[in-house]
Amino acid sequence: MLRVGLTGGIGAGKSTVANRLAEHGALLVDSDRIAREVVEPGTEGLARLVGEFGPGILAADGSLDRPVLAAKAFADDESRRRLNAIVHPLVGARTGELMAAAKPDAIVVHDIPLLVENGLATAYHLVVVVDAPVEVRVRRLVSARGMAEEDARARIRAQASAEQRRAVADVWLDNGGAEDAVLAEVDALWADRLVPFEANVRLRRPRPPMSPKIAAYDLTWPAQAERVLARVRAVAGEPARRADHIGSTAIPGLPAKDVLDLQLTVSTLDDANTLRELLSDAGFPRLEGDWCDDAQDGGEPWPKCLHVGADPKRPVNLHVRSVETPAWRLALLFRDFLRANPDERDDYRDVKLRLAEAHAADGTVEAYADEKQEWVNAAFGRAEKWAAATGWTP
Ligand SMILES: CC(C)(COP(=O)(O)OP(=O)(O)OC[C@H]1O[C@@H](n2cnc3c(N)ncnc32)[C@H](O)[C@@H]1O)[C@@H](O)C(=O)NCCC(=O)NCCS
Ligand SMILES: Nc1ncnc2c1ncn2[C@@H]1O[C@H](COP(=O)(O)OP(=O)(O)OP(=O)(O)O)[C@@H](O)[C@H]1O
Repeated sequence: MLRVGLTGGIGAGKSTVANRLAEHGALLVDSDRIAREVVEPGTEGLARLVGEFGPGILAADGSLDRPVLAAKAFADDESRRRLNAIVHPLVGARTGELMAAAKPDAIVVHDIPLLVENGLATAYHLVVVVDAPVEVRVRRLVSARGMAEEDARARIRAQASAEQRRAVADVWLDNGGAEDAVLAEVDALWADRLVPFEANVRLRRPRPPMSPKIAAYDLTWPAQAERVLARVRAVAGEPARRADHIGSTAIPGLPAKDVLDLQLTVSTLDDANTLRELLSDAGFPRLEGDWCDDAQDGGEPWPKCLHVGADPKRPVNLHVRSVETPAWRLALLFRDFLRANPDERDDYRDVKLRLAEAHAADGTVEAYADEKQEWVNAAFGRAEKWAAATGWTP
């Protein structure tokens, strides 16, 4: 099952996007709808709301008078907190039931307005944010929904900012223009990313191998890595000693293959094996026959378990290493050494570019990697000296 979190501010176009994904075959879980169901007449939810806010929130027929409660909830933060404290746990429990009932090959799209506000980004394989400028949203809510302008603005004030949503967005859909434009993006997202991503997770299949093509340094790599690391930390839980961005994409200014290398450090190889299924389910299938399996037979002196991101559009290598071996420390040392020594970084850059060009014709990654390793091995000697001189510790 692939879990997609779909969020955006009020009036940005979540429902428009969600409905299109449902037409393609996604299973929709709609938080606004669940939030209505859990306060229908006769529910524990409605009884608790009346206990908290008084019978004045009921309409003549005994149902919730939504405009009356909305006026309280969006007028002051404290009332909204009291409302959320009652409704959100009920919505969360029902959401869990619906998710658990989904078929193993489902692509579940969770339409959830308060994903960012409630800190839920790491619960999904992918977070999709729909956005439009505030003034556009206000105009749409007033004209298409008949909302009073001040009510629309009060709700926007009660929600996360575009910047806060950007920080968790794996996919950013700009819906400030024509509806057709965003729908075309949604169609491509479905076909090129969500469908293969779901199959990769279910079949424990990594994305296809990368070509050795070197890309210019991308200023967004650190933020992208941070998003994936947050997910890895949340999934790994207690066995995780630390999780870091390593490799070439972690060195500002260094051109690199567009693959994020991440390192999850655990206490023992047994911990790494415990995490095997959890990480695979979370979108990082473990490669079969890697060093981790060899290590079980004592065949590999510096074992690691290599998990590979299943997202076809965001290549990730997740190296799971135990503190029992030196490799985890060396990965961090090499990164920090290159970050602190621009001359070394530039030397490394030249080696990479030369080798990439030399191997562009044969298209193999192996020869490229072997030759690059020679430079890296020599650099480790210099890095250790630098560490001793500066007092560096991981
Ligand atoms: C206050 C209520 C009664 C107003 O009902 P109304 O029919 O006018 O709005 P509706 O529920 O359809 O929500 C419309 C939009 O308002 C925004 N919104 C709703 N509740 C909240 C909230 N607590 N905080 C911030 N924005 C909210 C969302 O963008 C949502 O998509 C209702 O929104 C409610 O019970 N809210 C609390 C539950 C909740 O947080 N729902 C949102 C997702 S779980
Ligand atoms: N690109 C667009 N151009 C014009 N109108 C649009 C566009 N996208 C959505 N709309 C309209 O704007 C309104 C808000 O869109 P939609 O209901 O999809 O937003 P939403 O984010 O789901 O809102 P809510 O947070 O209230 O659930 C709707 O009336 C919708 O038809």
